[in-house]
Amino acid sequence: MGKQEGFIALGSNLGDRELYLAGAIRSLEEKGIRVLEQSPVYETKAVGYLDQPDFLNMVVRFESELPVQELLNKLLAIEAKHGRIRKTKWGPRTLDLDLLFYGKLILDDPKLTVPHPRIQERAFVLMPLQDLAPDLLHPLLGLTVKKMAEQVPGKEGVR
Ligand SMILES: Nc1nc2nc(S)n(CCO)c2c(=O)[nH]1
Repeated sequence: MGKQEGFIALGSNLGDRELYLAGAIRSLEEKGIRVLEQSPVYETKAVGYLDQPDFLNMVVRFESELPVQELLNKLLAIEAKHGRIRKTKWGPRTLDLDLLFYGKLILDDPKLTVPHPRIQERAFVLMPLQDLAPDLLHPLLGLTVKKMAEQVPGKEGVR
C-alpha cells in the first residue's frame, strides 16, 4: 500500500476524557500509526443517544503503511486497551476511534466503510477535521470538508 495519509476521529465521554485522548494518541504512535497533526479538542453534546455525558472530540492526521484491515484492528485494540467495554452500541464510552479517510481508499465492506459513512452528518467530526484539512475533497460526495462543515446541523453543540 505504501505510506498513506489519513484522518482518525477520537472521542471520549466517560472517565478522565482528556487522559483517554492523550493515551490513544500515544498508543497510535506505539503501533506504527504516526500522528502528524492534532486538531484542538472540542467539548460536544452527545448525538445518537442524547441522555449521555458530553464528549471530548478531536481529529488527528496520521500516516501509516498498514493495510486498512490491520489499521482497523489496531484501532479496536487501542479502544479495548483504554477500557472500552461495548455494553450498548450507542452508550457512553471511554474511547472511540473512527477511521475517517485513508489515502484515496473507498471501501464498503460490512466490517469497514471508508470514508466513514457519517462524516457529513457529524459536526463533532467536521469541526475538528476542518481545522486540519478544510479543502479535503470527499471522494464520494464531491464536497470539501469546509463545505460539509458549513452545511452540517448541530454546530452549536460543538465548542
Ligand atoms: N458529540 C458526540 N456524540 C457522539 N455520539 C456517538 S455514538 N459518538 C461516538 C462516535 O462514533 C459521539 C461522539 O464522539 N461525539
